[in-house]
Amino acid sequence: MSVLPPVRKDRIISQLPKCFNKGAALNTEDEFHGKVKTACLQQRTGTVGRFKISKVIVVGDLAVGKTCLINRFCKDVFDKNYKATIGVDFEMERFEVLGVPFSLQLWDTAGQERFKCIASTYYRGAQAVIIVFDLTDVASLEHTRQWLEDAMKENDPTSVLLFLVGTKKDLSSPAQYTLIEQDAIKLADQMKAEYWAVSALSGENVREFFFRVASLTFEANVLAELEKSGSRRIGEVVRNSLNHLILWF
Ligand SMILES: Nc1nc2c(ncn2[C@@H]2O[C@H](COP(=O)(O)OP(=O)(O)OP(=O)(O)O)[C@@H](O)[C@H]2O)c(=O)[nH]1
Ligand SMILES: [Mg+2]
Repeated sequence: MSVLPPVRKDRIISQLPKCFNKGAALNTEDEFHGKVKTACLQQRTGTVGRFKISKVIVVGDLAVGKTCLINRFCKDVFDKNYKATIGVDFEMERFEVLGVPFSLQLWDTAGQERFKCIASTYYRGAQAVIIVFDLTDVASLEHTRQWLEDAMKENDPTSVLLFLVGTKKDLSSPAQYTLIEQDAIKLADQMKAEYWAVSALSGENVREFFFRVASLTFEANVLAELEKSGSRRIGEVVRNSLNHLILWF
């Protein structure tokens, strides 16, 4: 039997991390939802699914920096040479949120047109979508609408959390940054996405961003489970995700 090692000390989240910009945030609360905190304290979240995991897809134009962003967070490395992702890559990152083990399945998709067809077959069932653009390339920001539309064809827009992330912050001058940020915030607001600006090269905001993704998907995941379990009655027979009949008590 294989036993997972404990979650890394720098992946433990006990407070809701702050948003990047209050003008384009999924929420501006200071703390986790009260119901979520209580459930985690009582470890009630385990009643529905003990092993919590959320699927996150990362999309955006070619060479905007999707792979570098993931690699900076998961492996703390940066490669200045461009190696196109072919189809999709996958990383699993384990956290502990409010004392509960939680994993993010990060799907790094290809931005190149010729691989889009393969990559899009992995879009389904995402709890969060990270749409990436390059802060030094306005066209890549304009294309984010199309990436969103494609990702949403395979997902339920009412339950997916959206993040709009500008990369390569180290390369943009303050004047260039201010200009593109205005447009990005406007767009994030229209998409109902949370806006972030990061640099995989320097690491600026990378950890903060992924902690925010982990925290908000965890919170949404627990709230959905509480809602489901609350609407069930004792003795009720339900189907679980594997389509097995189970007795609810
Ligand atoms: N200066 C700087 N360069 C970056 C940053 N992030 C990525 N790059 C560079 O941009 C290029 C493309 O990065 P990738 O992460 O491979 O881009 P991608 O979005 O995964 O590209 P596809 O897999 O083709 O879709 C590489 O040469 C990286 O070194 C950053 O934050 N700063
Ligand atoms: Mg890539």
